Amino acid sequence: MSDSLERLYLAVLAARDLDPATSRTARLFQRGPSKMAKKLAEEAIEVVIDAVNGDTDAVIRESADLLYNLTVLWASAGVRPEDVWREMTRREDMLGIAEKLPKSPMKLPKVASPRVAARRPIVALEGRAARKRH
Ligand SMILES: N=c1c2ncn([C@@H]3O[C@H](COP(=O)(O)OP(=O)(O)OP(=O)(O)O)[C@@H](O)[C@H]3O)c2ncn1[C@@H]1O[C@H](COP(=O)(O)O)[C@@H](O)[C@H]1O
Repeated sequence: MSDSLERLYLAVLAARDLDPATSRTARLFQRGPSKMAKKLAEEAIEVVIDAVNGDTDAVIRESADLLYNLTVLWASAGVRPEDVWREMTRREDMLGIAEKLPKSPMKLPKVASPRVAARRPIVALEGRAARKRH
């Protein structure tokens, strides 16, 4: 899946400078981050509604729209797909699954995975201040 997203991201970057009259992506860039955010939020809500209604095909279609609008927002924010994959790998090493770190400091599992054991101590970010683990 990450290959598809990376190809889409490159296509979005390439479309950024096209004619907004013919390119939706160029039009989104022309209208700016608030329009991109609005479209992304709309797609997220459409996915939620379709999922609650049990419309699997619609969830698939709207999820593709959601991922498209997410890559447009990434491009606008200067975020690359590999930046997100790196963060997901960091969480996977920390927690065993790619999940958001808890807000409050957590007790790391006693037996860290070999990859975690070889790594520098993980620093859980709280708000904007990174706190060193002892
Ligand atoms: N992957 C996508 C893609 N996925 C979804 N969409 C568009 O996103 C829209 C989904 O949002 P909506 O449901 O809000 O559709 P809408 O109601 O018509 O949108 P609005 O009228 O509300 O703006 C669809 O109409 C699709 O046209 C996409 N538009 C473009 N791409 C790719 O982006 C690249 C650049 O394409 P252009 O933007 O056409 O240059 C190409 O690789 C395209 O394949």
